[in-house]
Amino acid sequence: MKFSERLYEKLQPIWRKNHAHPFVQGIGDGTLDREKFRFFMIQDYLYLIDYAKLFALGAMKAEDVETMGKFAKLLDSTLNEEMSLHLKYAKKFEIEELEFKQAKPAPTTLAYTHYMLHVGQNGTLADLVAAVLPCMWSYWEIGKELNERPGANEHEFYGEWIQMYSSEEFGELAHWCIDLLDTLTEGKPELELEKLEEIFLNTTRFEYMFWDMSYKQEMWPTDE
Ligand SMILES: Cc1ncc(CN)c(N)n1
Repeated sequence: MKFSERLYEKLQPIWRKNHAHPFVQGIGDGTLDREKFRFFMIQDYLYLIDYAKLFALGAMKAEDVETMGKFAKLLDSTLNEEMSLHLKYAKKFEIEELEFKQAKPAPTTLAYTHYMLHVGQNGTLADLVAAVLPCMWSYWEIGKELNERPGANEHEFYGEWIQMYSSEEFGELAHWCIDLLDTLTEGKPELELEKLEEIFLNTTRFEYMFWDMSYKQEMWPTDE
């Protein structure tokens, strides 16, 4: 069994929880409160800045030119395609560029990005891929599921979000990452696989926490 199949099977319960979260369901049926989505977009913009840095680290840790190039492509598509969606939503919300620039990460955003950067900087290439994969894979699964709902991808507000994350291009990048993790883990000892499973589980948990934080618009408990 490929390592990605093992992960997919083992982590189904938590993946189902992510899909069932009211934030995700609200995007799918178009009922999500727009203020919650606004909060999410700003936090996600901050998240993506650090997330893109992981691809730069991936290029550094890669052992061949082809893999380096693919990480460079991921870096480019995060900064110039995925984040352009956030800028489009910024216009819809009349969010000034300055508001994005001055925004501060919420505790969950900070914990999530710092965890990934810690793993990416200190671990192996397989550790880094295990950390970033749930982000790509789970968004693609969610995008595809929501895209199947009649009319969801044409929703005047949330349709564009669904179109982006269910797109072929996004799916191809997620698939490349899945294949890379399978190649990197081929023949690895069980102890190493368990460590990678733990990293994958942690960022999958952070994905749930990110939806939940956005739904609750959760910032620091004090204003100082
Ligand atoms: C929190 C989060 N996770 C994943 C993705 C998809 N790149 C995202 N935009 N934001």
